[in-house]
Amino acid sequence: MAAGQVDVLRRDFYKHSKRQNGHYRNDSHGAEYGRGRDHGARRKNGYHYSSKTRDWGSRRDGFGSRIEERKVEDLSKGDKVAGYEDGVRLPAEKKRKISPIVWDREEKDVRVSSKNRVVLVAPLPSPCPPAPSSSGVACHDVLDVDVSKCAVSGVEIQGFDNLADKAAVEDGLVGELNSQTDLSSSLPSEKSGDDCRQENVEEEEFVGARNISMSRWASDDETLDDSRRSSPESGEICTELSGEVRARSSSFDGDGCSVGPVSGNTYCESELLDADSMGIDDKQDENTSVTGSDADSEDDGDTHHIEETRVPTQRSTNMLQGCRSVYEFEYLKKINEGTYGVVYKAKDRKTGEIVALKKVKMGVEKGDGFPLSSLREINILMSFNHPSVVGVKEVVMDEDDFDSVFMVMEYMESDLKGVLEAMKVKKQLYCMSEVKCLMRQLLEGVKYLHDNWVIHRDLKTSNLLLSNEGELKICDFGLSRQYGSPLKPYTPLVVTLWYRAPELLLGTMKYSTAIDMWSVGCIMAELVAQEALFRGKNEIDQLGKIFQILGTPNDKIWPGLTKLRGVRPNIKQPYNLLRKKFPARSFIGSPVLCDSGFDLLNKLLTYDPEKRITAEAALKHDWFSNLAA
Ligand SMILES: Nc1ncnc2c1ncn2[C@@H]1O[C@H](COP(=O)(O)OP(=O)(O)OP(=O)(O)O)[C@@H](O)[C@H]1O
Repeated sequence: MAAGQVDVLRRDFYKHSKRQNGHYRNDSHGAEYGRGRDHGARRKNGYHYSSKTRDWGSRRDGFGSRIEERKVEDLSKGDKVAGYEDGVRLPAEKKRKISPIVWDREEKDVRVSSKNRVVLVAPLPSPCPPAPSSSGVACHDVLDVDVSKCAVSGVEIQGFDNLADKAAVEDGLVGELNSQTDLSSSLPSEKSGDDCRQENVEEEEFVGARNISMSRWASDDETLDDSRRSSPESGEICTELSGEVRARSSSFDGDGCSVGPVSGNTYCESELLDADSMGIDDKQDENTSVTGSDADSEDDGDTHHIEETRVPTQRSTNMLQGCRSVYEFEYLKKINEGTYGVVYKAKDRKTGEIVALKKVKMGVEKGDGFPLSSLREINILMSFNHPSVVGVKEVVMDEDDFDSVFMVMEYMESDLKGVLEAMKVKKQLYCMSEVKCLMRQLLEGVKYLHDNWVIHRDLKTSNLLLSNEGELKICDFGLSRQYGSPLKPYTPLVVTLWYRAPELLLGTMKYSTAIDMWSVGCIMAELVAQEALFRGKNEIDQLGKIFQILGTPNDKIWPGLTKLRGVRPNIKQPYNLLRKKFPARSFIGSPVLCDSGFDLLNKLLTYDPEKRITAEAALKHDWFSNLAA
């Protein structure tokens, strides 16, 4: 640590958080409020469930609801947050890194069909495939897509003034997509090359729908450390990531997984692309239909009500072979329910460890398949290991019901949204050292993601988990994706509205890590002010709120702005009023920020994504070493 730098230790923060408010779980099933480390002190009268069907139930048993009504013994008494003993951080435990998800390379001409698409793939290559195409798309994996449902036609049109604008954007994609067209012409395909033009903007990375059947991620020393990794989109199929990373292929022998190294220290991009490789991308991208609007949301600008693409049941069944059973866990309580999964608190019957189980939300109909956002989330989280990123240990399932699949995560007592809400009710504010501690952890996590070529794309307070020790961990990687250099067009419909960067609101499709940094700026403002900074009701209102505080941008401060075609509000506000919102001093109780804190906030909330501060630079900002601030 640099001389003079403030040691904003998590333990220090813990003292503060205990003093202030403790943490709060924003679920309706028993707030765990201000418990400090003794968070399990409450003990309810109740009993365990040992009956399989009652315990975790299955869909046919009405999983969840009936169980909620029963009393369960809260075994959290004496729980220790993994990695801590009496407030002292223990050496990080090796994570089990065997994801059940792998793309079987043997099946040829696999046809994957989901509701809205048909995908054809050619035979898949050996673990480390040969040279890539110029576009970075592996020749062997070209797809065919139902153009009627593709995102370019279905989603990207929003925010465009007219069809000519839309066409212009599509034209911009031709270069990317033509390369696929060329490739696909040599492969079995039901569509002409022209059809590829209309493919989803995020599908240029599609490297095939592989049969999922075996463990994929495995590593003895899996830390993806801070060194900058090669871009997964750099056009090289096998990209060396790190000496520490071992990519392995596995062969499933029916009873379990046998794991063997693929290629020493190399990391195959074809594996790295995982769910993206399915070519079936985001929660709301490709072939999905947006069925809600921003205005629908009453809460924190949650916007996505998406019909999601899924891996057909047969495949999800295959990929889950070898998983442990969910009945090896004891149900404790429901924690929360997000759009894409219900999260439960549970106890590993074998080890006694308290964990969080996120149940993957399958389709409405039984057999609808496995959501690809969940595949992506599992693969990313199981390959990452960082104190500021929630750890996923394994995937378990109900062997009686292949539609009941759970991610086993480290358990965190609260999320930042809940804590902030609780503090607001109590009219409490975080003190500045707490804000710094949280911001540092957040930035460390974001830097780690960006160093490893992942954009989270949905950073917001409810996706930041907190432990009672003051640890912060980023969760919910369902929207995240790998990016590369040069940038490729992606959907602009990402990031919950209130945290969404202006370039996304203006419809840019070539964005990068800067979108996460904007979200970090919004979160920093919220930590200081205790309420979200820009609380728009829909996209145009969101932009309006931003313009009102930061001033209406122009080409001078944001070169290239006028090329963005999104609809913008008719607000001419020439001044940046952010300092008024966060003065250095206040007699009327406004949230205050010292000069260096304000400088960092301003750099995070910079309009031009090129000039917006990076996570790495933010971590070096004076604010973190300024004792007085
Ligand atoms: N590991 C965990 N430990 C404790 N609580 C968790 C954990 N993971 C998630 N939660 C709780 O569950 C909530 C929903 O989780 P998550 O965001 O992963 O689900 P989601 O369905 O993807 O949500 P969203 O609607 O934001 O997309 C979180 O806001 C948090 O309160």
